Amino acid sequence: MHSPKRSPVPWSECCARSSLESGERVRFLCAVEPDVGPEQGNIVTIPVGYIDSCFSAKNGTPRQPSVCRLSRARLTINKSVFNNPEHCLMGLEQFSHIWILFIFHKNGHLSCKAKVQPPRLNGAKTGVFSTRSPHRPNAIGLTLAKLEKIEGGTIYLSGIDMIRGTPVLDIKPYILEYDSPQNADLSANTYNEQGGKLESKYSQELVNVADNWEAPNNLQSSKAWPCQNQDPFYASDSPVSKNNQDKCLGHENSSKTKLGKAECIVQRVDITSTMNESKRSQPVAVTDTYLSQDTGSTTEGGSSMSIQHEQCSEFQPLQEQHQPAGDNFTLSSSVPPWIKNSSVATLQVRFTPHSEMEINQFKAAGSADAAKSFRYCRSPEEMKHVIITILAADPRSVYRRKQCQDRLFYFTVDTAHITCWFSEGFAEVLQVKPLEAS
Ligand SMILES: C[S@@+](CC[C@H](N)C(=O)[O-])C[C@H]1O[C@@H](n2cnc3c(N)ncnc32)[C@H](O)[C@@H]1O
Repeated sequence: MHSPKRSPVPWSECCARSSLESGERVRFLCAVEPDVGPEQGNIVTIPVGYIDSCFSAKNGTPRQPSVCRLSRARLTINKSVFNNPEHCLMGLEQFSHIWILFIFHKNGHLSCKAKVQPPRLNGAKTGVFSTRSPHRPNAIGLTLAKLEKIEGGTIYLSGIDMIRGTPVLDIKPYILEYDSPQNADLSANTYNEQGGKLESKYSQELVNVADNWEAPNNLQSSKAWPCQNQDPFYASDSPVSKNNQDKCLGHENSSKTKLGKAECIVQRVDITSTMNESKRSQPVAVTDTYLSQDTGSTTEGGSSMSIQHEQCSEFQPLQEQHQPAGDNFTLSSSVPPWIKNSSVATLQVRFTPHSEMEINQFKAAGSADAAKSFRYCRSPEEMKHVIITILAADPRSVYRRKQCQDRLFYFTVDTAHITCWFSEGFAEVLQVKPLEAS
């Protein structure tokens, strides 16, 4: 006999009965509603550890890691999650920065509003998802921290904005190549059916399409993905940006000599663009002049935010400390070599004449034949580009790559079902059928 399905417990009720302390909220929800699983967005979380930070209260804690590079913390992996915590940290020391996902356990209440007032908007409201407000439907925070060193099961961090006791849900390496929109697929690894690189004109057209589709309003006019100084993400989340701010703070350091030319340019634009017009011609070596003026601005959740130019009297160069991955006072992030030079080769991608013809039969969205219409792609060329980039990166699992090389490989893109096969150094698309017909 079926027991009647219980109705989900509203957040407000959970709120009244549960605590955000120690990350218990989600666990509590699952305990109350055991039938409600990940498909409904409910998971059991067990904090992998707790932050021991130089900040004990919300007041005065930096609003973003980029505000104060010298804010330090320790994160010790919970032994109840892994018997040997040091095992789960293996390899992490090769990254200079890590993402930390955590619970805003001291929000005090779970109510969240659709519009919030970020401090930098000075009273004006904006949608919660355009901000980094702690008050959001699921009180999850995301911080990009500098990894100073790892000792046993403890990670030493700097550049953090979390208070002591913050439950940490997850840790992920920061990988510029994956985590920055400027490294979108449009720049590399794309081959035409003859195995050559896509022509630049073709790529450029696709870049323009991508711009229209994805770029924020203020970037619509740009021809390619925004360079770093224009990138709204860059301002608060990028280690380079963080360092720019250190420069604003007058924290000159040895990294200057490590700067590549492009980074130098970015840095100059980045800083000077935040200054008054009269200051735009200032040279790259931005130091205390700007420090005292507190005129720099960056974005926090889409709103304009002045950098808090606190005079960090406790400033101690971090060179003396462990510098992961040979990073000598970070201006850019570093990753282990296998990220950039994977032993998995980039594949050339070919289409049989038949599959190419099949792609060309797809129509623009909204055409009469729904089964043969795209829903997301805007043209057969765009569909082709998506397929090329997916296959060029070799989407097969290690098992399939090694044990079942000669098996056909199937996947779907938009309304198309794609069949292909792989051989040494290439993938060939054999068939592209409308999903319903496959
Ligand atoms: C604006 S949030 C941004 C956090 C994260 N970088 C993000 O974007 O999700 C940072 C502020 O959250 C507050 N905060 C930090 N840790 C917290 C915690 N465990 N519970 C509640 N509030 C916290 C502090 O006042 C800090 O200034």
